[in-house]
Amino acid sequence: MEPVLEIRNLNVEYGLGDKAVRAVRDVNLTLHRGEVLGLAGESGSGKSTLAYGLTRLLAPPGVITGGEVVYHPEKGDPYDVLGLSDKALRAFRWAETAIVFQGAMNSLNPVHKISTQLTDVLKAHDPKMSEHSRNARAREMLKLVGISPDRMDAYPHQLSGGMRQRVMIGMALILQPQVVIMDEPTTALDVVMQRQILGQLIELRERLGFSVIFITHDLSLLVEFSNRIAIMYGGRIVEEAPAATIYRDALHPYSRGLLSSFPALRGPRRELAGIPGSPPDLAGMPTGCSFHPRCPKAFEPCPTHIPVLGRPDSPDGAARSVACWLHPTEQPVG
Ligand SMILES: Nc1ncnc2c1ncn2[C@@H]1O[C@H](COP(=O)(O)OP(=O)(O)OP(=O)(O)O)[C@@H](O)[C@H]1O
Repeated sequence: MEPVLEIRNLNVEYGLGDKAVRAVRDVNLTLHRGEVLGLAGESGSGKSTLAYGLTRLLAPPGVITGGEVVYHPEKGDPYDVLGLSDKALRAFRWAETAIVFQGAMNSLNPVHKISTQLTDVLKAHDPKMSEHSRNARAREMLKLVGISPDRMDAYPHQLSGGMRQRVMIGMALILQPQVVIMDEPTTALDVVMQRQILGQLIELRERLGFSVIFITHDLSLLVEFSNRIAIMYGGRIVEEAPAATIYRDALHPYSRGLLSSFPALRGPRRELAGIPGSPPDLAGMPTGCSFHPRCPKAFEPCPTHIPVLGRPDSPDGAARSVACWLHPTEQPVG
């Protein structure tokens, strides 16, 4: 499969000097064209920091301290997003990569009509586009996300939470980006509405061909809507595999723990075992594998040596990677 975004050895820290904490550590991850890549992990594992880091939307004191984010445009040569000038970066965001933030539905401007907010995005990126074309595009976008274009002149407070969220998704898609990052896009909505909106997004992805990085606490949604899933712990990717493989046969004890914290989607009921202990403190990260103090399977190398993310020695090893001493690897990823 063709890559659209390649994250290589990405490191992000909050703060400077002695006080700095490393929130994203040596992350290597590839998003392929047209796929939905789910990011899972407990609160504080670095999912949002990774998403904002790769679009350079980190707020201070967040700083990218190393790595590359190679973007493959539809036409032309790949380039490193981290090396873009401010002007090029403004063009890149929205047009190439768009983000739907946590709680996005509350970020619509309450004093402007939906139509104005949608057409403003078009105006900012293509000042030459006629008003007629802008309005037509905004109506089309609303229709695509399941809102009647009659609602173009509504103000945000006149729409339900689900509709506001659809408007935000429409806004993210209006410039036809190749990559859409969804950070907890539907968390504030009820379960039925969440599934409906995500289902529709997946349908749109099939029609429009964009790729998605999908972040949510809800593992059942991730398994249902992602093609592949990457699991983060203490700022690192500890496992990455096709969603069905993670669900059926996760290799990392942390992934297994996460999966046992939510009810089985199908088949016999499983005990909700969860994971004992709490996520690591970034300021005082354990040595070796950062999961070892909580790991039921920890053994001799774990407290002292960091396992590298690599292809496991298994029949499906080429399609997955794991960072765990139970599955030592000769082929590091990245
Ligand atoms: N502005 C900040 N200043 C200092 N540390 C921060 C800041 N923002 C995040 N962090 C730290 O970085 C780590 C990663 O946070 P991040 O929000 O990326 O995790 P997450 O996995 O997305 O969590 P959640 O699911 O709760 O959003 C956390 O330990 C957090 O405390």
